[in-house]
Amino acid sequence: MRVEKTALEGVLLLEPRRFGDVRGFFSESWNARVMAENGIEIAFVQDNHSLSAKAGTVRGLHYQAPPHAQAKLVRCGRGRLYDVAVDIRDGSPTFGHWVGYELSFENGLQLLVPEGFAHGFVTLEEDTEIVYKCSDFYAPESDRGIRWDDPEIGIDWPWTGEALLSDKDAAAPALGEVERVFSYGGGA
Ligand SMILES: Cc1cn([C@H]2C[C@H](O)[C@@H](COP(=O)(O)OP(=O)(O)O[C@H]3O[C@@H](C)C(=O)[C@@H](O)[C@H]3O)O2)c(=O)[nH]c1=O
Repeated sequence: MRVEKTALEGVLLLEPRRFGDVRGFFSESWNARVMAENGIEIAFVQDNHSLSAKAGTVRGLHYQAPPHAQAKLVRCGRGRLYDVAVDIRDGSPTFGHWVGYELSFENGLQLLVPEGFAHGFVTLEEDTEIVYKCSDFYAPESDRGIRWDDPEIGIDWPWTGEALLSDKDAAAPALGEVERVFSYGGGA
């Protein structure tokens, strides 16, 4: 497993090794012992899987407020997507900054999004599947959203066509309008 730091402290890009043979490949997508050797100890409790039928489908930006904050380990099961994490920790030197990476079935890359970050993605191909592990259970009362195209954040989405969003995401507030529920250094 190759572990690469990103411009946002705590957000990591992971590249699991793929063992190819005549049948295809084998890969460990999560290994708690290997990750602990890399200083990452997260007790994941829920795995999620969603399919987006159309390219240009946007889901996000989402997070759960404490006490149900979630770290997420995200990968693409089929197709191609652009995955984004935004630092929303009050007092963070990188508050409002974002990083984005293309995750695809082909490249096998994974993004680790810690607590204190909003997460979202746009699909770049039809029938794209995302698969991710979460460190806390779904808690609808703690579910929060931020506008995917908030100009204050200024994410450079690699999608110029029309975006397909849920009604909830289309009505999401800007970063400047949401309560700051995470604080930098103070934990979640
Ligand atoms: C997220 C979630 C949703 N649901 C239900 C609620 C709702 O009826 C239906 C669809 O929910 P949503 O519209 O919130 O699904 P979606 O927009 O795919 O939400 C996801 O987006 C990405 C970007 C994330 O980071 C995830 O944490 C999650 O927020 O699924 C669960 O039962 N468990 C869950 O963990």
